[in-house]
Amino acid sequence: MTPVVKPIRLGVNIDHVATLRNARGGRLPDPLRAASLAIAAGADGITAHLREDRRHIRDADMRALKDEISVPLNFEMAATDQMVDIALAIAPHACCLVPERREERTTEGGLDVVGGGAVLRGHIARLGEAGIRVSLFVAPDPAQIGAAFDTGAAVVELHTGHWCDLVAAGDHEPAAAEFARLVAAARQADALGLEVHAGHGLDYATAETMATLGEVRELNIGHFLVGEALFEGLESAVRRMRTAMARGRAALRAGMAA
Ligand SMILES: CC(=O)[C@@H](O)[C@H](O)COP(=O)(O)O
Ligand SMILES: NCC(=O)COP(=O)(O)O
Repeated sequence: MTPVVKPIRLGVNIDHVATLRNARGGRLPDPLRAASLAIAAGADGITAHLREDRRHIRDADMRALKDEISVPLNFEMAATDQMVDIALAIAPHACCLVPERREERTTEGGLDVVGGGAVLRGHIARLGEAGIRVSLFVAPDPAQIGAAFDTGAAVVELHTGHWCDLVAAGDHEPAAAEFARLVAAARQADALGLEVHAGHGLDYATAETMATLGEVRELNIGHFLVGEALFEGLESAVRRMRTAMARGRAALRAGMAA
C-alpha cells in the first residue's frame, strides 16, 4: 500500500515588508496588510522575526499580528530571557528560536543546540509550559538534530540557506551534497518524532524541491516572496508558491506509486 503523503504548510514571513516600511520611518507598507493578503492567497501561517535590533519587525507589529490574523503566528526570536518574556506576553501559536549576531545581514547559521545547555533548555521549557510550540532553527547537522530532540522541543526548522546559495551560484555538486544533508536531517528528525520544517532563502524552484521530502511539513518563506510581490503582487506570489509546493508533493506521490 502506498504510504500516506502528509500535507505541507506554507508559512509566509513578512519581515521585509517591515524593512521597506522602516526605510522611511512611517506606517506604510503595513506588515499586517501583507499578512492579510498572504492569508487570503493561501498562507497557512504567518512568520515574523522580532530581532533584538528591531531592524524590521517591531514589538507593535507582533502584537498586531497576534491580535488580528486568523492563522497561526510563528514568532521567530533569539534565545534570550528578554525575548522569552516578550513571547510569553504575546502568546503566539509557536516560537522558533534562531541564532542572532548583531552584525549579520541575515540569519547565517543554525542554532547551536549542542552548546546551548541548560540555559537553552530553560527557555524552551518556559515557552512550552505556556503552551507555545517550540521550534529550533538548525543546520542539517546530525548532532544538532539529536540535541534538539533531547531539549524537548517539538519542531526543528532546517536551515536551507546554504543549499539555496549553492543552487543560486550554480555550484551543482556542493548543492547536491548539501541537499543530501537536508534529506538525511529530515529523516533523522522525523524518525525521532520531531516535526520537520524548513526555511531561509527558498524560492519557487527550491521550495518545490523541498516539498518532495515527505518528512517536511512546513516551509517558512519570506524574502523571495516579498521581492516577487514588488513585480506581481503578494497574493499572486503566494499562490505561485503554493502551486510550486503542490507540484513537489505530487512528484513525491508519483515516485511512491511507481
Ligand atoms: C530565521 C530566518 O531564516 C528568517 O527569520 C530570516 O532570518 C529572515 O529575517 P532576516 O532577513 O532578518 O534574517
Ligand atoms: N525561517 C525562514 C523564514 O522565516 C524566511 O526566511 P527567508 O525566506 O526570508 O530567507
